[in-house]
Amino acid sequence: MSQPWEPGDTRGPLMGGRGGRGQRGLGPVIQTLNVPSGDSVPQLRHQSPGVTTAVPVPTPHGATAAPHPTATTDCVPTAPLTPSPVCCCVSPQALCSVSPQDLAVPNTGWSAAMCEQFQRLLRRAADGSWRRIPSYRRGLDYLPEVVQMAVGVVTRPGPRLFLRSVDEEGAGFEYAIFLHASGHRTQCLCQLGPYLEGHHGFAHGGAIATLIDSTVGTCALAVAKASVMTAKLSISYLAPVPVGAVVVADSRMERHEGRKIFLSCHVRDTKRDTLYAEATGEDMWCCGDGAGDTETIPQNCASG
Ligand SMILES: CCCCCCCCCC(=O)SCCNC(=O)CCNC(=O)[C@H](O)C(C)(C)COP(=O)(O)OP(=O)(O)OC[C@H]1O[C@@H](n2cnc3c(N)ncnc32)[C@H](O)[C@@H]1OP(=O)(O)O
Repeated sequence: MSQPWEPGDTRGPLMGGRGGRGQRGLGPVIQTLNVPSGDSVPQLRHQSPGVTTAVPVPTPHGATAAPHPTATTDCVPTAPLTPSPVCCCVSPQALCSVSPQDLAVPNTGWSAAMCEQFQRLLRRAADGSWRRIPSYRRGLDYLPEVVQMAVGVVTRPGPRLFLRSVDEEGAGFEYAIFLHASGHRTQCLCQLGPYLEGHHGFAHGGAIATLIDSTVGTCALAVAKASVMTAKLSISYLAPVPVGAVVVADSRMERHEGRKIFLSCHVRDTKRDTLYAEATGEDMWCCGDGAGDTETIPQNCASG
């Protein structure tokens, strides 16, 4: 059952704030605990009957967890700004912190099951065999901060990643993707919220396809280390996914030929009792010839 935030909670941009989301989520509350000064990793404590789980919260780009502006209205320069020599369109706001928020961390909309599984995957990642991939609201947010500054990108509303298009915590896709050290496998832990409903009580097939495409696409990106596009996606829907369910989409590269990367994906419940969907996909390097070797990246794809 949801409980209110305690006064004094350091509900910073990592929690609930989400650049203006600010709404109460649909699931149990994650409470930010005060941490000693100098400790850059806050702990979140999930509160639900019988479950108390400390959740370490990674921060984007290895930054500290100190609160930072989440919207241009919060962005007040502290020193006179000089125009950038590289771009005349840089605004003062653009020179402020534009650190995007990493959204692949617990929020108030995550269910107890989601938090529990997230903890499990973090523990598994502790030996370096997997790593959690940060996730931001917009494609542009994936650019390093200094690049954003140089091109004058500000933290204003703009195109959003489809999976991050719902602001209300717990209502849409809540997810975190983990990448295997091999670079050839991804797992996406995902809670499918009520705005993703198709038939009453069940997730829309398009939502499942989005989850699969994103998991497969991320795997292909990791393989290609360059820009890729989904060329083909074939999905067998084997069982309906209840709204609110926590699932794991598990994708791996099967092989690659020239510009094509062939991948598979399976979506299961967290206990692996139910196989909800299985899929195969073909992603393609957007440029170059793929060279038939994942270690050989076409030069003109290097910045993808
Ligand atoms: C949460 C974070 C998420 C991050 C990951 C996000 C993942 C999201 C992924 C997406 O959703 S991408 C968006 C959906 N996909 C698209 O919009 C792709 C649209 N299609 C294209 O842009 C082009 O068709 C494509 C780049 C795939 C290929 O165009 P090209 O002009 O580069 O290919 P071309 O026509 O020269 O054909 C080259 C070879 O590929 C083959 N080919 C082309 N399109 C194909 C296709 N669609 N399926 C299978 N094979 C294809 C084609 O037959 C040929 O084979 P051969 O060499 O054997 O002759």
